[in-house]
Amino acid sequence: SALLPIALVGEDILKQQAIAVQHFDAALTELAQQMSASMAAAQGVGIAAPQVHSPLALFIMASRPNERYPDAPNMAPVVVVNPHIIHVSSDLVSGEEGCLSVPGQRFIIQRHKTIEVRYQNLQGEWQQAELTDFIARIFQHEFDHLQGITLLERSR
Ligand SMILES: O=C(CSC(=O)[C@H](Cc1ccccc1)CC(F)(F)F)c1ccccc1
Ligand SMILES: [Zn+2]
Repeated sequence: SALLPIALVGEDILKQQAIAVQHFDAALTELAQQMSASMAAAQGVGIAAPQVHSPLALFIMASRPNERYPDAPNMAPVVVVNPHIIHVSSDLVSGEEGCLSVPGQRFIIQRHKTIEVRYQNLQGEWQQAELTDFIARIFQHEFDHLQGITLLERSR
């Protein structure tokens, strides 16, 4: 798939509330494939639709061990559509985050250690999961993007 240009912080698309996905069609699947290719090309572990100039409530999260999170699980990319965070742990954890829309910068961000989430897959089927540690961090980071929130707002 073609690589999509990544929006940089300051662009309006990154400040908007995303729009719920209603049509689980071939166009959605194509967008997800292009996002996945763009994330991989940028060596990211997540990417949200607004970052590729799409206003839809959709992101991709993956995970792999890296220098900051050496014990992170290897997780194949998961497509997350119309996500909700149902429950958050009171435990907060500080950790380093980057963002493809804020290139070359790292921020120390506090996130909930564990979260309960519901979302739809590319077929529109509802999934429910409990996420913890690095995966929960990525989910919260991408979920922020769908609310128009970037690391710059979180790291004040
Ligand atoms: O690959 C990155 C680059 S930043 C990245 O992958 C963002 C996802 C992310 C990385 C680290 C913590 C939380 C979210 C992707 C974004 F910007 F589209 F959301 C990375 C950064 C820190 C730790 C491990 C990996
Ligand atoms: Zn980001």
